Amino acid sequence: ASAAVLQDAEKRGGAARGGPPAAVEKLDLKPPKGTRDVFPEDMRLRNWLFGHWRGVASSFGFEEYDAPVLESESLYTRKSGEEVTQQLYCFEDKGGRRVSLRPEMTPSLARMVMAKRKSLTLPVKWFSIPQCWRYERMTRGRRREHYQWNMDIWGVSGVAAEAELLGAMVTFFERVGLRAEDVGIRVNSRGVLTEVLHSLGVPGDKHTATCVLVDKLDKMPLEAVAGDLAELGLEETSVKRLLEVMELRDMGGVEAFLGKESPAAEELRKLFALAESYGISDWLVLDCSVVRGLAYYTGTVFEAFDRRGKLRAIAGGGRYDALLESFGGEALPAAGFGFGDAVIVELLSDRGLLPKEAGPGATAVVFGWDDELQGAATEVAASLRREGISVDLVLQPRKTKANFKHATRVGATYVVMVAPSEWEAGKVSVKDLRTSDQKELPVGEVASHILAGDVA
Ligand SMILES: CC(=O)Nc1cnc2ccccc2c1
Repeated sequence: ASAAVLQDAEKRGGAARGGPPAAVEKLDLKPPKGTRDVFPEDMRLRNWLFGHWRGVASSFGFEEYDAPVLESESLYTRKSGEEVTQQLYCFEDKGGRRVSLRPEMTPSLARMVMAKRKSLTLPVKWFSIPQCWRYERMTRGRRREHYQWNMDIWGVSGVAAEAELLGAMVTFFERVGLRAEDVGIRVNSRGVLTEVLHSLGVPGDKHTATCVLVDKLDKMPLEAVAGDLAELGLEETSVKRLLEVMELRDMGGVEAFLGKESPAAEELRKLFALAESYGISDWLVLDCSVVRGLAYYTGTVFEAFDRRGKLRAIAGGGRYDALLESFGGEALPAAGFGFGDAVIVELLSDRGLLPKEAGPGATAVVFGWDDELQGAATEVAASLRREGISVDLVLQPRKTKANFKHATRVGATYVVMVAPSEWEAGKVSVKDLRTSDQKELPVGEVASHILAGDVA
């Protein structure tokens, strides 16, 4: 906008000097590909969403943190074929360093935990709402950035951490008016897959890659993945066995398949028992086809979905106990989830649950009758603002009707008018738009009048 203003001034300036307006190339007004401007009405929706995310995080005792959007590329070069690391928004900076806009927050969090490891009191329960980036060929016109609510617990090896995270996620859904009929959370453990792969003789170092491939099965046909699975040493029979275990939808099936003493079955039993204590069982669905696409998950995994099956995953998370070791640090158990700002807004919109009215604007609109009274109007506005009253001060004279229209449009409660004769007597006129009451008051009494008017 500033460039447009300059351009305009240049033109006008040019004309004023009598010369032809300089021919200025018109600025492209669109933001960079895959990004979007957030105008005030969109910002109100974003603040509403983030406000709920923050509210839930603090009601669960999580502390907020942040990290630079720019990180060393080495945080993300995991070579596990994950989509999120194949679409890095990376480049070489002027110092010749390989850097990347972060595609996710967890690696930055791991770096911070490693940096502060000695001084941290565990467990650490931290949250953040970072903007994350990806560089996609714009063939699909999808967004290259989104905001993602991250909630993580470090230093808790039991599934109580996952139960707490699921409890927080459900609390958010309930606060925005969603019910268990609208949204479910599929829960599984990579331990199920690991135990099956183990029984099939697949070496442990192939399990992560197998999970990343298996995660693709719900996005593409088996044929597209079978080749890669075969490359990992999984023959026909093994793949068939994998597909069978992925069909399991209840604990009975899991125990029958893996045996009652299976560690994976044990941790899922514990998680569902704790979920009962949170009162969130109706939201959870055991689904052994869920592995999630991030390589670093090591145990439980979960993803929230809309039960009408129309949208992509709403949120996802799981346990990632080996992440610090993969960065050369000491092991520390961790679990967390990421919750993007796009799918949830689509879902809330589909369900008619987006917030309607704009939040209240300024409490009072203040204006002077004419230019001579601009100083007076400013004094009145400043005195009200000092009392903590939000004031929209009209900055250039316009018709009184227009000022009242503006006040109604921005949802103001009061209009304060500074007119010549009243100002002579040290008074202003105050109109309450809720009742149409209009009264003249000494300037010094306006603030208490407004504050007493139990303004929203
Ligand atoms: C639906 C949507 O906007 N997804 C999205 C958008 N931008 C991203 C950027 C980085 C990583 C994941 C991303 C995912």
